[in-house]
Amino acid sequence: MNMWIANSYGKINLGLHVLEKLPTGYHRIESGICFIEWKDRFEVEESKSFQLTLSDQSIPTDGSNLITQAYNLFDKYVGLNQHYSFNITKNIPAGAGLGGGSSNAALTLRILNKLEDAGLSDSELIDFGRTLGADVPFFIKGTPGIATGLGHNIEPADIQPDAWIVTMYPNFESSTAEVYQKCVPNPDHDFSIKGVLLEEEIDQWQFLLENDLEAPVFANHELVGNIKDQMLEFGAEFAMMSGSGSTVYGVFDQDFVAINAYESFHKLGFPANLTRPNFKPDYGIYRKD
Ligand SMILES: C[C@@](CO)(OP(=O)(O)O)[C@H](O)COP(=O)(O)OP(=O)(O)OC[C@H]1O[C@@H](n2ccc(N)nc2=O)[C@H](O)[C@@H]1O
Ligand SMILES: Nc1ncnc2c1ncn2[C@@H]1O[C@H](COP(=O)(O)OP(=O)(O)O)[C@@H](O)[C@H]1O
Repeated sequence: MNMWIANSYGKINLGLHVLEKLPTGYHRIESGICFIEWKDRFEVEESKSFQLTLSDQSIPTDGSNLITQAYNLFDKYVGLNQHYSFNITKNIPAGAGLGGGSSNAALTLRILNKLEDAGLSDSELIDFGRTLGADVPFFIKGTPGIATGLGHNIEPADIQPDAWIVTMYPNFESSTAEVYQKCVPNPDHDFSIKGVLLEEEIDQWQFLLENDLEAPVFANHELVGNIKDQMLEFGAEFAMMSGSGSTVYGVFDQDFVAINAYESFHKLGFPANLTRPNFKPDYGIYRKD
C-alpha cells in the first residue's frame, strides 16, 4: 500500500491591526504572517473509506475537524477516485493562534490535489479553502506575506525574520471568535504593518508593531501579558502574542539567548518551539516506499 508523508507548519502574526468590524460580524485586518518550525506530521494511505486519527485526543475527529471538512469539500466539488486514511502526529497546540487547524486543512487540499492528479491551481485551492478558515489561503500559498481583507488576501513579502523565534504556548486555548468580538477596531493606526516590516529593522518592531487582539486577551489572562514581559526580559528584540492567542513569541538576535529562553520555558512546563533565522518550510509531499 502506498503511503505519503508531509509536514503541516504553524504560523505567527508579526503585528495585527483590526481595522473595522463589518456588518457580517467579521473584521477587516492587516497582518504580517510568517512560518515557524512547529509542525504536525501527516501520513496518508489509500483506504476503503475516509479515516482520521490524531495523536492529540482532545481534538475532535468527527465532521468538525478541519481535515475532515477539507476532505469532504474536495470530494464534493472536485471528486475523489478513491478514499484515503489520514494519520496525524499533532504537535502544534490547538486554539493557540498558530493556525494549526488552518494549516492542516490547507495541507489536506494540497495532498488530495496531488494524489488525485486533479491539477487545481493554488488560486482554485484557495477558493475552496477560504471558507474553512481565515488563514487557509496563507498556508496554501506557502509564502510569508501581508494578509489583508478578512485575512484571505496574501501579498507575498520577504518578512520571514532573519533572527531566531521562540514560540511559547501557555497551556490554555483562546477562542478566536470571542477575542475578535471583544476587540476594539482602530481604522487609524500611525503605521501600516507592511511599512514597518519592510522598512524597519527588527530592533524597532517593539515600538512600532501592535497586535490589537492582545488587549482583550491580556484583560482576561494576566499570564499572557506576563509571558510577553518575560520574553523581553530573556533578551528578545521583539515579543508579541500571535493572532488571537494564547501563544506568545519572541524574536532574538543571538542563538544562545534564544536557546536559553526556549529551555527556560520548557523547564517551567510550557510547550515551546525554536525557529531558525530565515526559516523556509519543506512543502514537499513525499512517497514513502
Ligand atoms: C486571528 C487570526 C490571525 O491570523 O488567526 P488565529 O489567531 O485564529 O490563528 C485569524 O484572523 C483567524 O483565523 P481563523 O482561526 O482561521 O479564523 P476563522 O475560523 O475563519 O474564524 C473564526 C472566527 O473569528 C472571527 N473572525 C475571523 C476572521 C476575521 N477577519 N474576522 C473575524 O471576526 C469570526 O467570528 C469567526 O467566526
Ligand atoms: N485539524 C485540526 N487541528 C487543530 N485544531 C482543529 C482541527 N480541526 C478542528 N480544530 C479545532 O479548531 C480550533 C482552532 O484550532 P487552531 O486552528 O489550531 O487554532 P487557532 O485558530 O487559534 O490558530 C480548536 O478549538 C480545535 O478543536
